[in-house]
Amino acid sequence: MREAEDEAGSTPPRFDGEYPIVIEGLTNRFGEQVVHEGLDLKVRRGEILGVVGGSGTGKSVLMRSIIGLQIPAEGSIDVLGQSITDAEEDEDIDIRSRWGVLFQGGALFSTLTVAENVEVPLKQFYPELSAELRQEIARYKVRLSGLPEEATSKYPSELSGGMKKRAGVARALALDPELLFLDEPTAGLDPIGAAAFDKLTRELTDTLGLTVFLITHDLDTLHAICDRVAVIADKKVIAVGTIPELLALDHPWIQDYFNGPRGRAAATSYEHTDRGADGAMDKPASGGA
Ligand SMILES: Nc1ncnc2c1ncn2[C@@H]1O[C@H](COP(=O)(O)OP(=O)(O)OP(=O)(O)O)[C@@H](O)[C@H]1O
Repeated sequence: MREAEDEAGSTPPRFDGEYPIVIEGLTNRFGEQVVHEGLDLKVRRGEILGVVGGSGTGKSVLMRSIIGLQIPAEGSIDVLGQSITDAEEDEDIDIRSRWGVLFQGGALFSTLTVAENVEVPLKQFYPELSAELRQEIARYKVRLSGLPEEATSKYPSELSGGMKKRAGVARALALDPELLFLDEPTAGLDPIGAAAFDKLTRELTDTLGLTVFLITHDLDTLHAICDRVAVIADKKVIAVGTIPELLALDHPWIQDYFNGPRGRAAATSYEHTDRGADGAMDKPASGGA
């Protein structure tokens, strides 16, 4: 968004450290319920980190903590070298423009067109931008997300599930973020749509130099595009690594998940083809980013 930067003034330099997200000793509670206790996690720059765990283990709460929507009871979270847990309001606003989020279900404004949805963060963070330039940036982001030009003027109700997700991605990319958070992006998509979405995620990550925090239950997604996978269980991240590294551990949940019938089926399809589920994309050569 170089034009936007020229109109809106300077933006902070891109983060060049090894870990854009560092979480230490995180504890989250809701009343008596302890969701996380002493959770640690480091996300590497440039990787797609898959985040898995049983239902209710706190994957979404973890994501909400990282983006400052959930104030933890204890622990520290640094994002792009800045503390989220100690952030002053001004810093908080500044850093929010450096990530994009695709919430479960897309969370598009139903009364706005796709392009207008993409314009929302642009208006919020770059109010001085001319309407013409804002619209041009929005059109570009919509196309970048793999939607046709005609989609810009459509309302969310006129889109298929897969198109809604792409519109959500276009909005998440509006501000040229360094980090992208995806909460179950392929849920509800048919296998072909899910594979196409995976391909989009990998391509955007590599071309735009993103770091991606991806919550998923989708074993195909983990095999096709994730560089590493973090497993949440027992209120902590119990393991982080490539799928072969995780398979070498004998934790019962990890074994059930990756070595159960569905896990083996997903693994076999990638072993045999060495390509993504839509047959169009190579699997990352090495899991460790
Ligand atoms: N705002 C809240 N108030 C009270 N409890 C909450 C709140 N948000 C989450 N929880 C609880 O925290 C726990 C973890 O929720 P979370 O949505 O993070 O799970 P998850 O791992 O993402 O689950 P799923 O895979 O089913 O989406 C759940 O027991 C949930 O009920």
